[in-house]
Amino acid sequence: MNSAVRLRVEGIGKTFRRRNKPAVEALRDIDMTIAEGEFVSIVGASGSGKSTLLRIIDGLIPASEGRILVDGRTVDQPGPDRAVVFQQDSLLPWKTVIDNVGYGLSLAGMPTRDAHRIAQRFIDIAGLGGFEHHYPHQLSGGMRQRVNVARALAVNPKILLLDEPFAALDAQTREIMQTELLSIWQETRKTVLLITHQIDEAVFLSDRVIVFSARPGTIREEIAVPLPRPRTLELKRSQAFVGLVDRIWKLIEAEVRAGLKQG
Ligand SMILES: Nc1ncnc2c1ncn2[C@@H]1O[C@H](COP(=O)(O)OP(=O)(O)OP(=O)(O)O)[C@@H](O)[C@H]1O
Repeated sequence: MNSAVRLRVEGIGKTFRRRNKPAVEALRDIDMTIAEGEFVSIVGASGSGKSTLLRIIDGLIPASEGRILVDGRTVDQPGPDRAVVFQQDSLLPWKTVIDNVGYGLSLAGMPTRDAHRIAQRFIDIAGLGGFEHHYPHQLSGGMRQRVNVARALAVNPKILLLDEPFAALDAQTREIMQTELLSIWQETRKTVLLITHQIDEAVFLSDRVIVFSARPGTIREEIAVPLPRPRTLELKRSQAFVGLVDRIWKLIEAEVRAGLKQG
């Protein structure tokens, strides 16, 4: 792996302050470094600030403390170097797959023919060949999320931010999507930061899993995933895999249970 630092999260803290309501400290002292081409996941109990951190990295909300650096440069608003995919697809219903995937390029002023050529490449990588002229409502949930990933990649970001991208999918589709995401990653070698509730998803996909504590979110532990690549779903039955999942689960189990009690 290339060891150049792509993303640096430096001393990030976030407190939400609202009028007439108690302040909510969501994140405290988050420091992390992600290398170029690395696949890193964050897991943690509900409310531990995972989505907040992703939104700060994307520049959608400001941090209260600290800074975000991409390739050594501070970023504090959204930019083409970072693309994000959320749980709910954000496709334009009146545009076809190819127009959706090429949308960011067209917005940036690229002629349609060029935007379509690039879009086609990512449609193919995402396994959507043949569906270029379909509309979002004609696709399954899993396919729509693949269009979303293709669209995020088409603008050639340096970092792909994924916020629970498969959470709305059924368990079987989700597993297939994990293998497809791996092959897309294998092909594009993007730097990826994924947020997920599923520990097995994090271990299956990642080079490293960062475990957050309950609110305020802090980094409890970083766990390397030294499992060989390319990975297939059979890996999930290996002892090494199950051992890693178990170790991470033990780190957050008490907090997840406490959260359940609080409703
Ligand atoms: N705009 C906001 N105003 C006030 N509090 C907020 C705001 N956004 C998030 N929070 C609070 O910050 C904390 C962290 O929320 P966040 O959504 O980042 O957690 P999370 O780890 O992504 O949770 P989940 O796993 O359930 O998605 C929560 O207590 C949440 O209620």
